[in-house]
Amino acid sequence: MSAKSRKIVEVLNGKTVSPPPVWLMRQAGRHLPEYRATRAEAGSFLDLCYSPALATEVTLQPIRRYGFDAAILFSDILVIPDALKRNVRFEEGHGPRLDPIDADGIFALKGDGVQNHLQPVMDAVGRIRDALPQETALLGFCGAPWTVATYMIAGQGTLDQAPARLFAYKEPRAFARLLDVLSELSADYLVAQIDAGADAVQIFDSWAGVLGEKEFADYAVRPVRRIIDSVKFRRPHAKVIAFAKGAGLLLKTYRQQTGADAIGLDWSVPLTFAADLQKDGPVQGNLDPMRVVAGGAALDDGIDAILQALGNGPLIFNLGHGITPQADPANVMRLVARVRGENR
Ligand SMILES: Cc1c2[nH]c(c1CCC(=O)O)Cc1[nH]c(c(CCC(=O)O)c1C)Cc1[nH]c(c(CCC(=O)O)c1C)Cc1[nH]c(c(C)c1CCC(=O)O)C2
Repeated sequence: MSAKSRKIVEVLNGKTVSPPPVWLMRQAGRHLPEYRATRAEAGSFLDLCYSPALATEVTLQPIRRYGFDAAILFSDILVIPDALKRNVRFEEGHGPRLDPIDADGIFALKGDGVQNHLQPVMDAVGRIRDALPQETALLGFCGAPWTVATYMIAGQGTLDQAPARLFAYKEPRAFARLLDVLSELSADYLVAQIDAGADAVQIFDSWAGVLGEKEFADYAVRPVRRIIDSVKFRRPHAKVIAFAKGAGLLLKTYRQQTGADAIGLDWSVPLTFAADLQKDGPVQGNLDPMRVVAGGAALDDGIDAILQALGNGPLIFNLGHGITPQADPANVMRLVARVRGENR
């Protein structure tokens, strides 16, 4: 089978595929007992990300269990700051921690050595492609510069990304340079993933929703446009999904302004608006992850509403954000079967 006929790639080329292909953001992770077992063996979370054998294993776990239409490379958006020597660590119960960066730190950042540091990720991509069923697509990814910058500036996850928003107003030159550095490194990183065997890539802008209109244009649209332009200039057939969580009405022009092939939608996007967005091209989403935790009718009804509103156009079925650790694998089985029309 050629990469072109993998269902997700067909949708990314604008086709309507029925039933729609399905995968879930954060599908490899703590909701799976087999992930928790491998994670316990690995040592640190970053050791897991940089071990091609273990990263391959955890990428394949949700494919074995659920038969999703796509695997997503197991890694993290913070491997780029890690490669930039920002002392990234993942502390139990705390989420990620980094050394917070200031303006001087930004002007001192050096990108050489980054792609070399990330070579184990490319080794994992090659191994995963070799191990996947032919019909299963492989997605690579990176964080969008704005979202990665929010962690680099605050040194941790924050409720409303206030430290990064404040820094951008107070230190506009340094902030612009940080976005430039991240855009350039991310484009190289995505090209390397595509060359190693990824069928398509997703850019995660998880915290785009806190930006005002002008800031969205400058910090969310512009850097993502730069990444996509650079990737497509070098790899004209590359397919890109852009996910700007919380962007709301600003999604109206996001596809056209960034050049993304498909746009990811969170669960707050009304389905009527989503159907409008789908007239311009493929969409991905947008089930509330809490419906997967709830199960039962809450799960079934949420799936049915999305299929009814978006199932007659180019759709990649997904959640509106990552699956959470509390989700029961039995509910994920039920989701996949229902999307495929096996228990409706
Ligand atoms: C913001 C962000 C991060 N990482 C990511 C994002 C963007 C998507 C999103 O918003 O969910 C992206 C990401 N992180 C991970 C993946 C793997 C692929 C997948 O299955 O989707 C992907 C695509 C693994 C992970 N990344 C992380 C884990 C859990 C760590 C562990 O196993 O101890 C996994 C499976 C750690 C991580 N990494 C990050 C945070 C905030 C945390 C801690 C919170 C948490 O624990 O969920 C940063």
